[in-house]
Amino acid sequence: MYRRRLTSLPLFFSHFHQVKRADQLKIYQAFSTEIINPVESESSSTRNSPFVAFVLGGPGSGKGTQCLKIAETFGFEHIGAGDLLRKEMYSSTEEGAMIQKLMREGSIAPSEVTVKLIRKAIESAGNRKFLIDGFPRSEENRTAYERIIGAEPNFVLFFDCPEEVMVKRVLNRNEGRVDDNEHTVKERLKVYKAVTLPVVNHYAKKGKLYKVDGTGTQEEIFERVRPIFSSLSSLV
Ligand SMILES: Nc1ncnc2c1ncn2[C@@H]1O[C@H](COP(=O)(O)OP(=O)(O)O)[C@@H](O)[C@H]1O
Ligand SMILES: O=c1ccn([C@@H]2O[C@H](COP(=O)(O)OP(=O)(O)O)[C@@H](O)[C@H]2O)c(=O)[nH]1
Ligand SMILES: [Mg+2]
Repeated sequence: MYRRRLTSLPLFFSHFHQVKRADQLKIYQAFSTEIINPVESESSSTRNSPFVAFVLGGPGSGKGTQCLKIAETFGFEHIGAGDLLRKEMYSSTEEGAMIQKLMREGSIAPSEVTVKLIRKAIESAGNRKFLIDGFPRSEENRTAYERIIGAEPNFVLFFDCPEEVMVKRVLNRNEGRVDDNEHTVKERLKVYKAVTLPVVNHYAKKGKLYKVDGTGTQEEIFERVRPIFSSLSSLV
């Protein structure tokens, strides 16, 4: 099935030439990290293929913070979907103005815009291991990614965090973001629950989800994340 998909991959993935069963990956349960239906038979890529982990969780769940640590420790390229959109927002294009408006509202950018930016970031990176942080935020985002990129992620890391903890972190973030205010965070939480959680559930059903407790200190959380990536490092 995977081989069939490979034939229709866009150019930048055309150097995929080997596939390896994911059950050859040594994935194991790590401390309090919950692996929902561990991957058993999905194909995975090997040495020359991009290795992609989506990183999901509500606003303030610690995605960006943990991605920096994972990138530094395990040599992944960190692609923040929100960061790409913010960069675009500050360009004086029509698209920039549209992004600013929807970020303020806490809504989700059109999939084509986000996937195009992600694709560009993947293509221009001198790396083949990627963390895609904060994407996909909707089922429509997910299917657009799979259609345009022509592949599914290898796995999905999900930070599970109570709402009140997330809100507190967002309101203390202090990065001058247009969406870090009480009104927008409330909207973002609604969107997260109604539109993003179905994506998380989709990957849980597929056995691709690693659920990590997102409470505690940054270091405590990273110690829950570390074994997931340690177990992969000899294979990707
Ligand atoms: N474990 C933690 N405990 C307390 N504050 C945290 C923790 N992890 C991250 N933060 C802070 O909370 C805010 C949100 O974290 P961030 O990584 O940006 O989350 P996300 O990308 O999921 O929105 C940031 O100001 C960050 O420094
Ligand atoms: O794939 C994405 C990622 C982000 N956003 C927009 O960018 C905002 C901020 O996203 P980011 O991931 O930076 O926020 P975080 O969850 O890290 O607080 C979101 O609320 C959306 O408005 C989007 O539309 N699509
Ligand atoms: Mg973030």
